[in-house]
Amino acid sequence: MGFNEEVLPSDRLMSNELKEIKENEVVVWVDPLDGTSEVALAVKNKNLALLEQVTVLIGIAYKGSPVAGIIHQPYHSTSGRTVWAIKGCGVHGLTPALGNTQKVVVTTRSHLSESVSSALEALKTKNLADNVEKVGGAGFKVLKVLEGCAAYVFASAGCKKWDTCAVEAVLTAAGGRLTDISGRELRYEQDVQLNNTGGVLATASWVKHQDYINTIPEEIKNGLPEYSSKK
Ligand SMILES: Nc1ncnc2c1ncn2[C@@H]1O[C@H](COP(=O)(O)O)[C@@H](O)[C@H]1OP(=O)(O)O
Ligand SMILES: [Mg+2]
Repeated sequence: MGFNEEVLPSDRLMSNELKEIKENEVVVWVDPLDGTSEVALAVKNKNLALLEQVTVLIGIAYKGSPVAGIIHQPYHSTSGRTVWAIKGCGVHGLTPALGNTQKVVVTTRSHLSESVSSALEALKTKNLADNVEKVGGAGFKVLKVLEGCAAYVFASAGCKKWDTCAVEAVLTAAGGRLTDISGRELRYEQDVQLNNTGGVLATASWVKHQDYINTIPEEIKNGLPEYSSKK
C-alpha cells in the first residue's frame, strides 16, 4: 500500500495532521471470510440461514489503534448490507441500539470450551447475562451487540487481529468497547502477535464494560495471558 504523493500533499482541504501520517503507521487488517465454520456447515447441511453469520471485515489501524472499520454482511436479508465507521464520523448502515430490557450475551457457536462456559456462568450469577446466544463469527457477534445484545464474550484464545480490528472500530464509534477479557487493549501494529490470546470482550454502549471484566473469574483471566512476540 502507498500514498499518491502527488495528490495528497496538494489537497488544501487536508489537515496537517493527516498529511503527516506515515505509511508504516497504518495497518489494514482484512478477514475476507469471517464465519468459515458457518459457511462449511451451511453447505454441508443445506442450512442457508447460517449464511447470515458470515461477514467480510476490513479494519484500518493507525499507530496500533483501530480508526475505521467495514463489516460487510453479504447474506443479510435479500441484498446484504455494509456497516461502517470512521473515528469521529459515527456509524453508518445501521442505527446502534441504545438499550434493551434483557442482557443477551453472544458467544461462540463452534469454539466452545470450559473457560468460555465458566465465564458465562459467572456473568449469569451477577445478572450481566440474562440469556446466552451461540452464533458464529466475530463480525456477526458485534453486529448483534450493535443491534441490542449486551455483550460478546469469548474467554478463549484463537480469534485473530483480523477478526477484531474492523469490529472494534465500528463498536467504539457506537460508544461500545472491545478489549480482551482482562480489560487489556488489543494492539494492531504490523508486528504485533496475531492471536488475541487474552480472549475477546465486547460490550454495548449501554452496559458497563468494567462490570463484565470484574465478574470474569481471575483464574480464567490468568489462563489467557498476552504474549508480546508475534505468534
Ligand atoms: N480456535 C480458533 N481457530 C481459528 N479461528 C478462530 C478460533 N476461534 C475463533 N476464531 C475466529 O474468530 C471468529 C469468532 O469465533 P467464533 O465464531 O468461534 O466465536 C471465528 O469466526 C474465527 O474466524 P474465521 O471464521 O474467520 O476463521
Ligand atoms: Mg474470522
